[in-house]
Amino acid sequence: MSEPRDTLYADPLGETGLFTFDDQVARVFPDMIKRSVPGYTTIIAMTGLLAQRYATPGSNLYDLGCSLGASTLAMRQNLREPGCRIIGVDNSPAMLERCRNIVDTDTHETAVDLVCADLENVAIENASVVVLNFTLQFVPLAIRDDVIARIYRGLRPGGIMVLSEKVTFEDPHLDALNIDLHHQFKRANGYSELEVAQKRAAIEHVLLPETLATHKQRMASAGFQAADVWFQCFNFASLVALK
Ligand SMILES: C[S@@+](CC[C@H](N)C(=O)[O-])C[C@H]1O[C@@H](n2cnc3c(N)ncnc32)[C@H](O)[C@@H]1O
Ligand SMILES: O=C(O)C(=O)C[C@]1(C(=O)O)C=C[C@@H](O)C=C1
Repeated sequence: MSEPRDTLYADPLGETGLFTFDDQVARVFPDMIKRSVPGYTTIIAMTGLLAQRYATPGSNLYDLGCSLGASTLAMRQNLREPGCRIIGVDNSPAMLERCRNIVDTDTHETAVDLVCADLENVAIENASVVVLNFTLQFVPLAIRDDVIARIYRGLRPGGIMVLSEKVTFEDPHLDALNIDLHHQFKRANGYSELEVAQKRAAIEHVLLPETLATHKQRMASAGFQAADVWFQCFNFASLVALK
């Protein structure tokens, strides 16, 4: 069965309103994210390979902001170590309810716990892998340092954090270029000018991107030994940080 198409911003909306992860968004999310985030499918698949490499027996793997469980399932389908547990966390009841149904249809054996909560309230412990794929960008700026520091403390030595984000660029020309290329990518995927513009207005004060330098600095301050970009396409990047 094909995925429902995202047409949420196709018609003129008097007031755009703020973007939220409600039932309407959850319903079309697989189509929305694939047509909106360059490299999304690759990032999810490679999250599975990173998890396979860094998971240790008896450890926890966290998928913070799990939405419909794409990263949870990529990890689960690639894990080889015994006694692991994947903990998917999302504060959107609409996402988590759908996520449960999707995970239930997967038969791989690693245990999966799905928790409907703010990630800032979930204890991170005994972790080998912590994934935030396009989630930190929605967390208030004031608490991001604390979130990353708590993840660091909850990781076993040798564990990793994978962080995928929309990013900004220090140079104004390169920033404008990458924003424009992203919009061109969306139009090439069938979104109209109006859809791109209305979505942009809806996420403007909700999705707060930072520079790669800010992310790396935060990871270093939290204690991570090393962190760098392993994937980037335009203004979307994924980093891996090593404890
Ligand atoms: C862009 S989606 C993530 C996509 C997902 N990781 C994937 O790769 O398919 C962002 C998700 O983060 C969730 N989220 C945002 N802020 C959160 C928070 N403070 N705590 C938990 N979940 C949060 C949203 O509900 C949403 O489902
Ligand atoms: O920047 C955009 O246009 C986006 O749609 C990006 C983005 C994201 O990065 O999470 C924003 C909201 C939706 O979750 C899907 C994609």
